[in-house]
Amino acid sequence: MRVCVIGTGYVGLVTGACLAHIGHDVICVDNNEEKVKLMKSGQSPIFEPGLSEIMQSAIQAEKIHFTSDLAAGVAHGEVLFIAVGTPPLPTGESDTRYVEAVARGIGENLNGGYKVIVNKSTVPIGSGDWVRMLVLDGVAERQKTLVPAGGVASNEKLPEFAAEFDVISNPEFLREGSAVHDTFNPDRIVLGGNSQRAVGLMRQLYAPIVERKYAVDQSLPPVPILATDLSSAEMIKYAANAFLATKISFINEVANICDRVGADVTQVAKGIGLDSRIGNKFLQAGIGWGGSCFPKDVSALIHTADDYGYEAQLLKSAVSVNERQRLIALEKLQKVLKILKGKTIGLLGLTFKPDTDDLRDAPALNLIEQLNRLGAKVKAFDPIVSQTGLRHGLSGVLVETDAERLADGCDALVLVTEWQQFSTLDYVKMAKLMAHPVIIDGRNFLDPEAMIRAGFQYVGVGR
Ligand SMILES: NC(=O)C1=CN([C@@H]2O[C@H](COP(=O)(O)OP(=O)(O)OC[C@H]3O[C@@H](n4cnc5c(N)ncnc54)[C@H](O)[C@@H]3O)[C@@H](O)[C@H]2O)C=CC1
Ligand SMILES: O=C(O)[C@H]1O[C@H](OP(=O)(O)OP(=O)(O)OC[C@H]2O[C@@H](n3ccc(=O)[nH]c3=O)[C@H](O)[C@@H]2O)[C@H](O)[C@@H](O)[C@@H]1O
Repeated sequence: MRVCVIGTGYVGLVTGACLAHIGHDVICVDNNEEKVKLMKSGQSPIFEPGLSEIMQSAIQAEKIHFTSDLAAGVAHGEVLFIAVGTPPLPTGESDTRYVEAVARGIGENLNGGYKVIVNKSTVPIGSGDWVRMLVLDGVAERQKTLVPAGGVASNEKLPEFAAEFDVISNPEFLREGSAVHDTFNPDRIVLGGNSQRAVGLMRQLYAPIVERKYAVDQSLPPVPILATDLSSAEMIKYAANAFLATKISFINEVANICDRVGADVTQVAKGIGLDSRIGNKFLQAGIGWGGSCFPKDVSALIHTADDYGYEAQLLKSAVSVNERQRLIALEKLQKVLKILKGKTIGLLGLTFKPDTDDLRDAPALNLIEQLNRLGAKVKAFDPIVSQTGLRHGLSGVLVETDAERLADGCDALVLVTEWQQFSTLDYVKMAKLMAHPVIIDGRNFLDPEAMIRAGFQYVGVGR
């Protein structure tokens, strides 16, 4: 099928490349010319495991093209994905101005032939109908430009162009760091909307994925497709993220109690996770959740509830537990080192999770700010950011090129991100290079006994 994906970030580019990989003809549109240039040359502007490979093979097979020309993308696609960002406003609401611009732009460029407009961006509940209205506004704007100078005589007809389309909500559940894998191995596909025709086309689009043709385990039953109304699909996205974020806040609260009573939260998580009603995933206690979605989506849902006169108390608590948790490493450093002024603290990892280059709302950023405020010097090593540091505009932190340089002269290390390579560092050597061999394991990632044997004073979260 002919597909146009508008917005080539973590969601748009992965969606476009994966759809091209399974045989669709894809045009990816982005208004960032530099990104488009980079992608045309076969390079991914983001770090996501497996993405460059499928991008390059799709480029070679001429299944994917990149452009900044929205009109060309709209003309090409039978299915038009909106995958632009919806970042948080200071009030907690989503900033939907990019979706708005794209929806109007689609309307202004509709060129005849039926189109399915797919909201893949995470958008406030009710946005499906709003997008429809904006597309129609765009169509009306375009109609105005078709009126010849001097107006149209009453017996003359305006030039016609079709604007036959439906809007579908197709929320995205991929995780950064495993986005390509998640796209080919989804737990479910949600399609919200009341047009059978549009839902039918979306089923056709996703058929190879539904049939597990690109799955790690091809013997699994087909991926369930849940067809709902628009608002329910939009709510499913927010509810899923809010539930997962709350689950992490829950285990972090338990970890804080474990710290006080001398229990081990990793054992507790195992013990409760074996109950199939609870499940063992998303029970890793640590320094809190971050990233571009959990914080913004939970805030947006609280805001929506507020708009409708309902106080989302549980969600508010999940957020406040998380805000406190994101400073737990600081508390632990103060407990061990007492005064932080004049001390050097080394951060192992900066990104909000491993296998991504994304620093949006990363717990490391709070930590850097607070350590700077308390007069500590902050250094960091991150496998990706150390290579691309300048691009991220980090301030208040000296980014080192390897873990041993990082350890040199530090009064303590904090493991912020559980990059796999941090499990095999030469901790004996690192301990010797440090002024005080203290490690705060913010992700309970390391083996406490091995760290003690390496010469460290080890402090975990709730263990
Ligand atoms: N990052 C993630 O893991 C997930 C994100 N989402 C949602 O998907 C949406 C996109 O998120 P990301 O991919 O992270 O965003 P992103 O910020 O990485 O990418 C957005 C892209 O849209 C482009 N853009 C903005 N305005 C445009 C316009 N008028 N025309 C063409 N391109 C335009 C930007 O240049 C950028 O490349 C958000 O609503 C987010 O909440 C949903 C699931 C997972
Ligand atoms: O809407 C989105 O953007 C996406 O948000 C999350 O994906 P992502 O933010 O990429 O990464 P996660 O693996 O969910 O981790 C989010 C945060 O929670 C933290 N986390 C995760 C799991 C856990 O057990 N403990 C924990 O502290 C991570 O360190 C990270 O800071 C969801 O998992 C995706 O389903 C969703 O599509």
